[in-house]
Amino acid sequence: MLVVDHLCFEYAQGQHFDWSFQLLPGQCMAITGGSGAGKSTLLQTIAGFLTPTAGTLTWQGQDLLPLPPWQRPVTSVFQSHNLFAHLDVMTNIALGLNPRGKLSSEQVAQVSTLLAQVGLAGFEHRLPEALSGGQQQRVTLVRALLRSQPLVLLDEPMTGLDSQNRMYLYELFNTMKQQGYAILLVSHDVSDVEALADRCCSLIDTEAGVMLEPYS
Ligand SMILES: Nc1ncnc2c1ncn2[C@@H]1O[C@H](COP(=O)(O)OP(=O)(O)OP(=O)(O)O)[C@@H](O)[C@H]1O
Repeated sequence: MLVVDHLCFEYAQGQHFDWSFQLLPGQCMAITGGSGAGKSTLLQTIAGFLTPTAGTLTWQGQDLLPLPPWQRPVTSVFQSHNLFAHLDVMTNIALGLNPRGKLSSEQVAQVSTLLAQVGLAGFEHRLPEALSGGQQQRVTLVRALLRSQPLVLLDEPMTGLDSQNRMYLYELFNTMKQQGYAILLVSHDVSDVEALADRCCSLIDTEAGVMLEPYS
């Protein structure tokens, strides 16, 4: 279980954030709140890119705060695509797993299975320029998910995708929930939240800072 207990963060001369919640494996919790409410800041703090000023953060009882981002049991899917233009889909994905880009035959099969799951069967040897924006987004997602870390942080993963693309991702994320992944989803889109979330919390500005309040 992920336990976030009065985890606090403050930008210099900025707002004070104070977050508390728990998330079980196999569950998806959506985080909503207006623009600038601190949704991305929360995910970046859990991922280890921002250092909290107070509070605790544990996963299955393990303290995550001393760990650098790459040692946390976390996969982050943030908004940018970041594919290498001169490398094909398989090589772009391979580089996410191994800096030399070499994959075992088992890993190649795993990549192909995941690509098929997001509607990209047979796209292994295409260059990014031969993919639509939504297809590139799905390749980035496959690359991130192959890290197979149990806690998945999704920051607006469906932005700019059409309904067909969204369906692929809903199916993928729901399968991941069944496999026991815990998912934190930041989304402005009510249909994404309805399709995926077991619980919703909203970031609310209070006198004590920006807090998380459950609303379903
Ligand atoms: N590097 C920074 N330095 C100072 N303030 C920042 C920095 N990054 C973000 N902020 C401020 O912190 C607040 C929270 O930003 P954050 O990006 O977490 O919001 P968000 O809820 O994800 O917004 P959006 O929905 O628009 O993406 C905002 O007021 C923002 O201006």
